[in-house]
Amino acid sequence: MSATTHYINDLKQTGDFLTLSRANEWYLAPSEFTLANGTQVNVHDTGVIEFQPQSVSTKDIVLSSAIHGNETAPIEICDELIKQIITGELVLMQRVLFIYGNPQSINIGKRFVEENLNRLFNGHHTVDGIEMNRERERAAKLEGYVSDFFNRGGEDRIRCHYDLHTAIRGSKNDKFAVYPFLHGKPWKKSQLQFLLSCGVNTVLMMKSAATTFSYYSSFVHNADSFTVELGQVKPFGENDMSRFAKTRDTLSALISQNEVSYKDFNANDFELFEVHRSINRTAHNFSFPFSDDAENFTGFSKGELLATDGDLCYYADVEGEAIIFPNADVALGQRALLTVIPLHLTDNII
Ligand SMILES: O=C(O)CCC(=O)N[C@@H](CCC(=O)O)C(=O)O
Ligand SMILES: [Zn+2]
Repeated sequence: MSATTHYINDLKQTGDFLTLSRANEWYLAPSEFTLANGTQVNVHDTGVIEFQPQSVSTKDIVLSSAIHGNETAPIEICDELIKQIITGELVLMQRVLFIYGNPQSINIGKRFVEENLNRLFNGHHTVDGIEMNRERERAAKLEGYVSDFFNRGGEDRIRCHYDLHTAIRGSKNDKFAVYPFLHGKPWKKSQLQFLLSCGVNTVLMMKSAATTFSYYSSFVHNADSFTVELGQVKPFGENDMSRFAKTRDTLSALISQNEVSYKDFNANDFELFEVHRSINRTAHNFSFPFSDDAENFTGFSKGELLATDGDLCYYADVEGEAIIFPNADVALGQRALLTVIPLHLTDNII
């Protein structure tokens, strides 16, 4: 029996694509098989598995996790869904591509191995004069798998990508999503309704291009795409999965139903923010005046110190300017802090 056949038999029985991916950190030979219910399964690489139902479908859905390896709750959600699909417990009605972004970083329990994968998309993996590393190679491959998945689906289908993360810090709004910059295109109520069903009522509207996975699939493939932050980072075994039941059930319905009904749109159900500014670390001595347990969405009074970057001090310039993703340890040149202010919905939403 060849090694490849051996992994297929195991995978068919257990559905445990997570363990298989973790055992093959950077490469897994492609393979394919068909489930008893007619769903076609294609393993493209380690961490990358596609399911195509036998019935006619309308949506092409990408669900990614482990773009940061220590963000375990989303990995556990996807692990459960993949197992249910392979063992036939969950019957798909839509095409789905699951991605575990960085299996080696799952194994070492770290955000990344050499370089933050979520700063390498949209072509930033390959830059003249910058040496390739495994994360850069992986980002290029992941773009390729997503392109191939959407292109094979065709233009006239609903495309979406939910890139599932957890935040390093606690957050006043425990679950929130980042809506990538749409270059003037309108935001979609239907997507906010979907997020609300996932238990996510807080959304940050970005106002510039990014190097993130969600921006890539939004910009390049016109997918409805989000980075979704599901609470605070915890090691495997320490997640209270009951906190993610709404997310898991909504994702399960999305992939296993023709159409899902959500609660009618009501702007009052949401807390919407726009990015006020992004502060990059440019100096070695970069610091925040607040403690490591200051939560995302903590607001500051106008004039209060937000960050010190070498000789440069940043002060809140509007009342209530709130902090998101503060991280003084990022590489030089990278985003160390986002600040947000409340967004009042105008007519740029359909
Ligand atoms: O909590 C943190 O500091 C980071 C959590 C995280 O990984 N967030 C994503 C957000 C991506 C986006 O802006 O769409 C990231 O920083 O990559
Ligand atoms: Zn993350």
